[in-house]
Amino acid sequence: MMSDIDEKLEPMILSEEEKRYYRALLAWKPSDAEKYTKQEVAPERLVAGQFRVLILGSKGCGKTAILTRVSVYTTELIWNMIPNTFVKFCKGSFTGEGQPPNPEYERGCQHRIEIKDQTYVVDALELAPEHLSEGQYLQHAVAITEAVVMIYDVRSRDSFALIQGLHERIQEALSRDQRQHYALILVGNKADGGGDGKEENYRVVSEGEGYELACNIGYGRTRCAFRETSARTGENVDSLFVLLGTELLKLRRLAQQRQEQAEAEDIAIMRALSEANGYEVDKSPKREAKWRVWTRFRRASEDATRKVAVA
Ligand SMILES: Nc1nc2c(ncn2[C@@H]2O[C@H](COP(=O)(O)OP(=O)(O)OP(=O)(O)O)[C@@H](O)[C@H]2O)c(=O)[nH]1
Repeated sequence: MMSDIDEKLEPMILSEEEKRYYRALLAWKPSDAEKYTKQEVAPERLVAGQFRVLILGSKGCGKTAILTRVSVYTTELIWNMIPNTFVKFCKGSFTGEGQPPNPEYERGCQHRIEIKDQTYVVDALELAPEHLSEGQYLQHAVAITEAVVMIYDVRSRDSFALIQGLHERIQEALSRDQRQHYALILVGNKADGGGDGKEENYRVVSEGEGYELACNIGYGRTRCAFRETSARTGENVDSLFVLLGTELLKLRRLAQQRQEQAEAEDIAIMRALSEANGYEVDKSPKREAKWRVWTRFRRASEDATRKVAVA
């Protein structure tokens, strides 16, 4: 049975002019469509790895100015990854020459670096100075990063003293987290002043004191590197992150070697136990690979339990 609507439907009859119009419409292409389809976009280089880095220091030591110097774009990843209370909000402006600190980079930034012809991404996360005194913020920040850049202002003794106390709390967080590797860099920023004769622009912390502190800060098998920088002139700012990345790659390699060694020891123990219990031990590479997977799984679950305990 035909419905009312079906009965009302009539074939659409188009006039010649309407047909020409619709045909033209369907065949239409933007005049520069060729340009869009043929345009060659330079392929982005593949990223070989990523480093997540914590940026710390007293108020006004130049954290944002340093990130502004190196940044290409802010990262939503960092913004979403942490609770809102963890990050600080936009403020302030740069009064010096060169590039002013961009408030967009106050929470952190993403930066690409080249190490041995490979591209790596550095996710830098800035922890607001007001959260430094609260242990849980620092502990969380350490737990989600694998390196820290500790910045002080060479013109402020207080900012230097803050780092002296801070590194102890970082080490405490690291030992609670049982971290195998964590890279440290101490940075004396604003190493560009004094030329204008203004007393407040002269350094009060010498380069030697910076080196000495860096030597004392080293954590376990990890050394603490040291650099003086100027976010105003850009001196040493870019190389800072390359240095950090190189150090992290070294630490990751060492961690992997240690893991392989520990796995080999686990397997040797399992074999010895099996033999002691009179089982025939299958020494084929296939069996060894299975054991390796098993030990990895066991270590990963231990790691997860530890992470939950830290959180
Ligand atoms: N001369 C000189 N001034 C700098 C340098 N880096 C930063 N400044 C100055 O220090 C001020 C603070 O810089 P910021 O980058 O905002 O410092 P911050 O550590 O992010 O400060 P908070 O966000 O308050 O913790 C800026 O207004 C600059 O004038 C530097 O390398 N040389």
